[in-house]
Amino acid sequence: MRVFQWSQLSDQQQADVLARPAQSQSAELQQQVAAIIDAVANEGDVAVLRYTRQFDCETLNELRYSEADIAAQANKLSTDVQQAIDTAYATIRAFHLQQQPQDIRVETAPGVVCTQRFDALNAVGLYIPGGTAVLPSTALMLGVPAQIANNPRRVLVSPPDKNGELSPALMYVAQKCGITEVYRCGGAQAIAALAVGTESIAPVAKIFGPGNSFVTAAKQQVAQRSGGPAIDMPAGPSELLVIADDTANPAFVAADLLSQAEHGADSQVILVSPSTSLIEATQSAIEQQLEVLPRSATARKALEQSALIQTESLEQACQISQRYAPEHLSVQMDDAEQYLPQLTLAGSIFIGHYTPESGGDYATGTNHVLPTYGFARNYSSLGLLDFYRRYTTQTVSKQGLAQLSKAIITLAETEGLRAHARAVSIRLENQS
Ligand SMILES: NC(=O)c1ccc[n+]([C@@H]2O[C@H](COP(=O)([O-])OP(=O)(O)OC[C@H]3O[C@@H](n4cnc5c(N)ncnc54)[C@H](O)[C@@H]3O)[C@@H](O)[C@H]2O)c1
Ligand SMILES: N[C@H](CO)Cc1c[nH]c[nH+]1
Ligand SMILES: [Zn+2]
Repeated sequence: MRVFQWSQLSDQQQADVLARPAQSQSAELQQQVAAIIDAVANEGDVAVLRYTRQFDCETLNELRYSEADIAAQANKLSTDVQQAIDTAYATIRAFHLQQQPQDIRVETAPGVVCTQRFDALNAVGLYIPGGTAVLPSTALMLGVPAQIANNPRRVLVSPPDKNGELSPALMYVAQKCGITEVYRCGGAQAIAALAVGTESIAPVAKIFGPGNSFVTAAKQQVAQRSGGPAIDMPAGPSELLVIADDTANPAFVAADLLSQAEHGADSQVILVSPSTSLIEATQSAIEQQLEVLPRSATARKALEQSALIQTESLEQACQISQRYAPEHLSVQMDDAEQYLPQLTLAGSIFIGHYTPESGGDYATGTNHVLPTYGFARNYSSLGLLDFYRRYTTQTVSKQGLAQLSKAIITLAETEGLRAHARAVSIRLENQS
């Protein structure tokens, strides 16, 4: 992992150090995804099955995973893993339950009552990645808030294994979250099916979940179609930025950096610190820990595009973090809390020496579906509210309208919109 002295870098070099690994956004990939979406729109299930056979399971002939299949798989799960899922389910549920939206009612002027209301989306599509690793934890992150919001249709899609099965852990999570509509498909074809609908999969209002470049491109494309679904956020390859000082334990910092590096070759991890000794000790701890890491080859690739950055101060470290806007930010210092006002641009922040990032991946209770690629600057982390749509009402009495009429009519005339003004004046004329 390369070490950089931040203050000695030119503006361009600083930008290069903080650049994300290039994502496959190529015209070729976009066209490939567009062709898959068109095929699903034109041929329905036949196209979804054809692509699923090509990429995931050669022999699959039925997309739907029946409730009996779900139960049979869930029953195979060992008690240990069941208990781990139960623990994570409880913490995630506790945290998301407190995020319940509150309707509001405000009398904005005498006789004018406005309300803001929340309505659970009628159908949500939950994409659970399954290409390189099966991620039942992601199913908890999507399934728990959908269950609390009580979205009437909760549809889970995930690529099947070579035998056409979905994992016992994933199906146990589906059962716990009350998800009964499950389909065995992944990639762009699954996103297309959720968006445009097929014979067996009715379309949904919003698609959630992370995925590879095909999934991400498909989500972006279907959201742009007329009448297409909403999507949650750009959640791509994992990232972690650690800010640490001399009080940090280099073995802890190294373990955290490796935990996100092992996700994929396109992951990126960054340590920012004013401490030379911490950076050196972390570098050797990374090497030591890599020796026993089963996914060391993947992690090593991610480390090639990662960085150890030496700063002049902790304030400078905070500025770098704000500029990078990481998906995950870990602050490993005795007085971490003191720096939080300066650290706002991150998907989720892990505070103190005993808060590993992987805690949030599984079981602290926060949601691990987070904006990557710098989108933490303007996107929020996933939460319960994302499973609702918000709308407003207003009720105006005759007296209320009379009071507001001058303002409405004047503004309408200022905009040259006479019919708008007339809709008010006609009511007041009829009154007399
Ligand atoms: N940011 C987050 O919150 C978060 C959480 C979990 C996972 N992730 C990320 O999600 C991603 C998961 O990716 P994955 O690949 O393991 O699983 P995936 O389910 O996203 O993709 C697998 C699918 O990709 C399609 N595909 C593969 N090769 C193809 C090709 N050549 N042409 C067309 N389609 C093809 C197939 O349909 C296959 O089913 C990773 O990058 C991981 O880091 C992010
Ligand atoms: N760190 C990932 C989000 O970037 C989520 C995850 C799932 N399993 C383990 N980790
Ligand atoms: Zn992770």
